[in-house]
Amino acid sequence: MAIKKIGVLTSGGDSPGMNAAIRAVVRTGLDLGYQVCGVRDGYLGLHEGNIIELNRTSVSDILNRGGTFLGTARFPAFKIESVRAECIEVMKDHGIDALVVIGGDGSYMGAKLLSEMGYPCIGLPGTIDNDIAGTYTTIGFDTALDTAVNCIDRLRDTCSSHKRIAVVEVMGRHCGDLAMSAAIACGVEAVLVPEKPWDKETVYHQIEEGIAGGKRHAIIVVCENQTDVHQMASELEARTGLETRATVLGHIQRGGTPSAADRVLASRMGAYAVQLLHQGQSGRCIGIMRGALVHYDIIECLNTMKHQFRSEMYDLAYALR
Ligand SMILES: Nc1ncnc2c1ncn2[C@@H]1O[C@H](COP(=O)(O)OP(=O)(O)OP(=O)(O)O)[C@@H](O)[C@H]1O
Ligand SMILES: O=P(O)(O)OC[C@H]1O[C@](O)(CO)[C@@H](O)[C@@H]1O
Ligand SMILES: [Mg+2]
Repeated sequence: MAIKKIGVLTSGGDSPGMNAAIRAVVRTGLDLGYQVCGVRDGYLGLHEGNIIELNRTSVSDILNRGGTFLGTARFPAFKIESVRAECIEVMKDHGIDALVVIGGDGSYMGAKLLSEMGYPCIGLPGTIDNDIAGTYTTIGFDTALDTAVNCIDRLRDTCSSHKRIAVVEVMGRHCGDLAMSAAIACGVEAVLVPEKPWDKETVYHQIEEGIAGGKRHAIIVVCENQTDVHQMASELEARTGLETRATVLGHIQRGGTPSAADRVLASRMGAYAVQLLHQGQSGRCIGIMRGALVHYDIIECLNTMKHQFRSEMYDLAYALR
């Protein structure tokens, strides 16, 4: 079927660079002669028919902005086949022939299921978690990492001044990439991630060793969902006799001006998505490997590929501490 109109939406947690990706989809689409429309608030807005026409100026002045100007949402009902079928009807009613989905692993699952139902989709990896198969990095990861590093550097200043310990929780859901990269960039004493079993006794002992070796502070980076960082701080304080503070970086990591790297990545991926559709491809998901854009069958990718744990990053964080 010849495509005339392309839809684009952002779904799941927002990530810095999503706007740059939308802009690239819109401008490349228009340049290639397509109409482009934006779906507000992810799959929820799709179900509600919350859809707007986009032109070149609709995406002016958003390249440098965090968040997503289309809005995003978590819409669990999209897991229900009849709800997805209703969404396909909405797209047909609006004359949308193909959909570009910018989001994380959950949003990819939604796009995969739409593809299995015969609806043409392209997935772009937009998440700070970096937990998507088939890409070395995701749109927003670099910015979130910079934000986390900036925050941990500040904690280091105050910890070192007071001779304190900091326990810092970073995001990542079930993926330790953000925690491991932040740990390397900040030279922290320990990093706890879901992919690698750890026990408190060993961690506490490592911290004690560092202090005994003359360190004026210690920082532990903990990926979320690993432990209660406040409880960990009390236990460490009781054990070491050093004041210990817990900090949860939280949603600070999701917002903010996208880094140059994220803007470039998002622009490349957004343009590529439309070029693939133009070549007659659909049911694809886009990634970047060794600097080059790649694309996979979205069904095969989600069924057979897994985001790889980067054990060398984990080992490096510990080797350099
Ligand atoms: N198994 C699934 N089947 C169909 N749709 C899904 C599925 N999982 C998630 N989705 C849809 O994608 C939306 C976003 O998923 P999720 O909340 O997991 O975020 P994400 O896209 O992984 O992004 P992030 O993890 O960065 O927040 C869900 O609210 C739902 O609408
Ligand atoms: O914004 P919410 O719905 O609280 O979700 C938080 C989750 O979203 C993310 O920020 C992105 O997936 C995760 O790192 C985190 O676990
Ligand atoms: Mg996710």
